[in-house]
Amino acid sequence: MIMEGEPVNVKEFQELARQALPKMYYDYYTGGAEDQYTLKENVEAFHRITLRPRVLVDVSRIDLSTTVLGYRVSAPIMIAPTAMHKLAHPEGEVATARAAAACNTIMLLSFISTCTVEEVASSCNAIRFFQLYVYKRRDVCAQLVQRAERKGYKGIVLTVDTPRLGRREADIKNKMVAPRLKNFEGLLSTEVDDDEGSKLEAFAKETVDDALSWRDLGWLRSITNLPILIKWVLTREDAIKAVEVGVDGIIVSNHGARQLDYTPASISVLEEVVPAVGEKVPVLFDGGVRRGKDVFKALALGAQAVLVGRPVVYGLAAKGEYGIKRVIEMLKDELELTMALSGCSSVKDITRSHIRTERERLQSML
Ligand SMILES: Cc1cc2nc3c(=O)[nH]c(=O)nc-3n(C[C@H](O)[C@H](O)[C@H](O)COP(=O)(O)O)c2cc1C
Ligand SMILES: CCCCC(=O)C(=O)O
Repeated sequence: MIMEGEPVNVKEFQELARQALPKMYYDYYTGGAEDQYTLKENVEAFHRITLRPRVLVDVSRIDLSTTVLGYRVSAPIMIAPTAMHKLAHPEGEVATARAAAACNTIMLLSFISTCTVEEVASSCNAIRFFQLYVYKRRDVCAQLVQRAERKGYKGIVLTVDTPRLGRREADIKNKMVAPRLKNFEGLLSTEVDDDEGSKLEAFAKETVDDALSWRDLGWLRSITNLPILIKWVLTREDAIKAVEVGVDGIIVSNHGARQLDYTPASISVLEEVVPAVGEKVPVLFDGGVRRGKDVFKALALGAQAVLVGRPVVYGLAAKGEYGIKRVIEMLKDELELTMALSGCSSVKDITRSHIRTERERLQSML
């Protein structure tokens, strides 16, 4: 039963989060880079993909479960790495991990988390991957990766889209605060004395290694035995390189449109990247997922699972761990219904021929 005032879909959590959060934090979570063209496109491109359902298929039992890098999840919906959850809720990433465990899915913990790697690990038995930014201080990164490995994280997600932080104009106006990051205590100062604009941008400039290159994948391999996924692959050229250097998975992502504005909508990139990767490594996807139907569309385009960014943060801000659980459950319920009405009783039944993209629309006009 839906209580009065309870959201009925994931999108409604955004307004609840706006009411719950100080403007500076809400603007940080919600914003994109510059004109926010890509931010709008990430969501709108899903609206241009329509469905090609099949009928008279037995859908009395629907199985949403799948595996990601060998780990069983209840649905192909995972939690994207997003920074600083304590700005959204006092329990921070611990609440997020507990929600992931309750929903039987995988949480990707941000490198820029406000709870430590260890606090998150000991809070519950969620399957966790650790997201990494490579800092100039490689020794600090190596320590963090090794701490994560020791604490049972199952994979390293290397985010490669941030040699500099994207220009987020609301954060500049708000003079967005620099994070207090417990993970780095005793290792690295997170103080910045830039009073001009976004302190987060200044912090990134000070810390992130903008000389990082493909060669450094070898360094990462040398410090961990965990599988390595690369996050932000937007072209077939980079997809091929990533496979060549031996990554274990690819995440098609434009960082929720917060880095380079005017990259195409993330969902439209799958049609380019998936054929280039073939079956060599799994392709995951994020950007603009707000409905179970979006998950269905990403799977039809060859993604193995999707990650959800902002809706999870909005759920956390609005209602803590329960809010995140509701966000994931709503997406799962919508995916289940979409599958039933499309004639797919398991996720492997969802194929390219279950959707119609711009490509077919244009072909049909020729
Ligand atoms: C507030 C916020 C913080 C983020 N922080 C990180 C981060 O620390 N590391 C990272 O790899 N990606 C980060 N991302 C990008 C997300 O992992 C993901 O790519 C994006 O949010 C997906 O788009 P969506 O928000 O439309 O679901 C962040 C995104 C948001 C919205
Ligand atoms: C250096 C902070 C990066 C956090 C992040 O990835 C984001 O805000 O999108």
